[in-house]
Amino acid sequence: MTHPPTIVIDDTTLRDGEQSAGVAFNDAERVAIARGLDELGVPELEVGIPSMGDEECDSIRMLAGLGLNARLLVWSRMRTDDLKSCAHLGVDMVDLSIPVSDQQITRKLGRTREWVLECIRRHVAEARELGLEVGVGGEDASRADVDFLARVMETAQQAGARRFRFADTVGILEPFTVLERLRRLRATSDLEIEMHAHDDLGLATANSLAAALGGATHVNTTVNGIGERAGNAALEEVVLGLRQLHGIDTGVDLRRFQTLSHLVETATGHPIHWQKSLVGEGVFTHEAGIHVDGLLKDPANYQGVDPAELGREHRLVLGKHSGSSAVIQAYARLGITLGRAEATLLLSRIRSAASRTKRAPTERELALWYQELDSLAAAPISTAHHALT
Ligand SMILES: CC(=O)SCCNC(=O)CCNC(=O)[C@H](O)C(C)(C)COP(=O)(O)OP(=O)(O)OC[C@H]1O[C@@H](n2cnc3c(N)ncnc32)[C@H](O)[C@@H]1OP(=O)(O)O
Ligand SMILES: O=C(O)CCC(=O)C(=O)O
Repeated sequence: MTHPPTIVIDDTTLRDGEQSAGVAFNDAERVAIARGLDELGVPELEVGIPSMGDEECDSIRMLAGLGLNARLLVWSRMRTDDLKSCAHLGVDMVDLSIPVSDQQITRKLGRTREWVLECIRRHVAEARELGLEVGVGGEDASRADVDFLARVMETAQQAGARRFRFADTVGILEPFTVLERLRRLRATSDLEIEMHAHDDLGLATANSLAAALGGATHVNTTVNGIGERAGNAALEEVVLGLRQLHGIDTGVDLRRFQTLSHLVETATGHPIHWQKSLVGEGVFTHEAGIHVDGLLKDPANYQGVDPAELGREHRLVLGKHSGSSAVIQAYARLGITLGRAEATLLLSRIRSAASRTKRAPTERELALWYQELDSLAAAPISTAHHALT
């Protein structure tokens, strides 16, 4: 079976994302996040865990009532009572999860592989009877025996599931292994395969991209990469990575992503790191002289990712590592034309100030230093340099 170069994003910000320790979205935030994802064109959203109780079910019902374009999924354990709580919520699909590694089958559930297969037969059929489409969530699939995973998938398909979720629950895989495992599973089954990666080793996005190359049809993501422990694969990284590196389309448009990213950041209460890829405040900010000079000549000189893809822009700042081109450009923005010699004199002042204050100079400071330049320029260079610092 061949697959076109598309991947369906199943965003789990409202399920695994909310499992980030200390995070609890209120209804208004859940609605805003769901709408935000829908507006970007994310086709599937995993929106909660009905067995958590009435409040969670009400919130899921509320999201289902929004009339979003996205298909909605809920997460459930393989238990009849849990499954019943997933019915009549207005969602399309359930991710029916079961541990598949011997570690978790024996040491968490106290069961056997045969018990797991029997559970899949019984509960997938129950879910289908409730009118739900079913994905079987293979919890801890990354530590499971691959031949057993093939049996899990075969059993799931025979019972009426359409999807298998390959979960790297503890975040221990790397892309080469993911590629090899996914290729193997792809060769044995026609089921949709969804990659669910965690970022414990900083490899969630790389593993998700590898899964796409290995034959996954779906990828789980979260906004800003939030989620259990170190988080999940970041929506923005996966979407951009798939397109830019592999020419794989997801139909998700990130040009208005910043609004959603900020919304999720605020709702979690955990600030995004300044240098977090794609969404961090500082990731399109440049100080180093050679880089700024290169960017001013042609942005392609130092641009791996076009900030416009995310509705952002390059920002040039002055600091300890600036060069004279950056100084000339900064003063030009103030309407002041500098010669190279003046720029060099001012650069020395900018460097020492930035080292002392650990910040870029303000426009007011730049203007002041420029006014002082005349008197300094008259002095011998060594004296001028001393006076400026
Ligand atoms: C890897 C993941 O992210 S899985 C999703 C994890 N998410 C969450 O846990 C968040 C929401 N969780 C909850 O609200 C609660 O844990 C509930 C409602 C699901 C369950 O609560 P409780 O019934 O009080 O159980 P508790 O959380 O203490 O323990 C989990 C139980 O589920 C069992 N279990 C765990 N996974 C599964 C599964 N996939 N299928 C069936 N049973 C399971 C455990 O063995 C344990 O049962 P035991 O006490 O008989 O050994
Ligand atoms: O079984 C699943 O659906 C995956 C659950 C999950 O979030 C994980 O394993 O990290």
